[in-house]
Amino acid sequence: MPSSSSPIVELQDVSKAYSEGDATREVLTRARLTLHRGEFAVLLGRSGSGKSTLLNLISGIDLPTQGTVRVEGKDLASLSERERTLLRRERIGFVFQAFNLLPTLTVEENVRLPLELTGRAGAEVDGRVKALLGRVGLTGRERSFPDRLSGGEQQRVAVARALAHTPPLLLADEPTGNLDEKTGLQVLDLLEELIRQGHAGALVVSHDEGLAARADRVFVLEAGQLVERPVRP
Ligand SMILES: Nc1ncnc2c1ncn2[C@@H]1O[C@H](COP(=O)(O)OP(=O)(O)OP(=O)(O)O)[C@@H](O)[C@H]1O
Repeated sequence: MPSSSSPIVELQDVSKAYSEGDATREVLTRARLTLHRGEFAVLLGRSGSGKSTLLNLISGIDLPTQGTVRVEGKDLASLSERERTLLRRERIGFVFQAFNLLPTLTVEENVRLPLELTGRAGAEVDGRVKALLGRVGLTGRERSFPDRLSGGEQQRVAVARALAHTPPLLLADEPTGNLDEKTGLQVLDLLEELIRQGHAGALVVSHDEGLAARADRVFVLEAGQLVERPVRP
């Protein structure tokens, strides 16, 4: 068993190549990264530099061509697809650029979903959902459907949903990419505060130097090469 101080994410010399016809193209080269619970990390990189590829490898949606990805000490390549799905559901929270709320579920049902998927029910769940919606400023909107909400409100629901089951790892892919600057900042404040309160490890993909300035660690991807740089360059 990994000890509680073992990294939440560990990448050892991780490479990923995609095949294109007869050729293969490497889009991530010998990436190394170690992230602990309680660390708030930002991943910067231009379009096409491999950020989504890296997130897909950390969440076990995809497997590396070479190297090892461990989440809570588990080598993802040693797990079955079903086990990887369960790990994603139970141990990771996701926030996406496009919010990705389920349109046929209400705000309250969207936030409740990860708790139900991990087998939780009853008064404790009701209380948790209520508290989270209060925390993200959406009390009174419980029964609204996502298409009735503004972008910022939808992303606040998505933040509540991502953290509802108190995952030890939070992955966010340009969470403010579809929001105006002011709304984006509000969402980031909230995201950071909830991450820090819940002591999750977080890796947030962003183009925003302002966000990098408040992170604990900053990683940069450039043409498939991952490097850590000082928080303030
Ligand atoms: N399934 C795939 N098959 C082939 N090539 C792929 C695949 N997925 C990604 N790529 C290529 O890998 C490279 C990195 O893509 P990736 O989506 O990881 O970049 P990104 O940094 O997330 O970009 P963006 O910021 O635009 O989302 C790109 O050149 C892309 O075309």
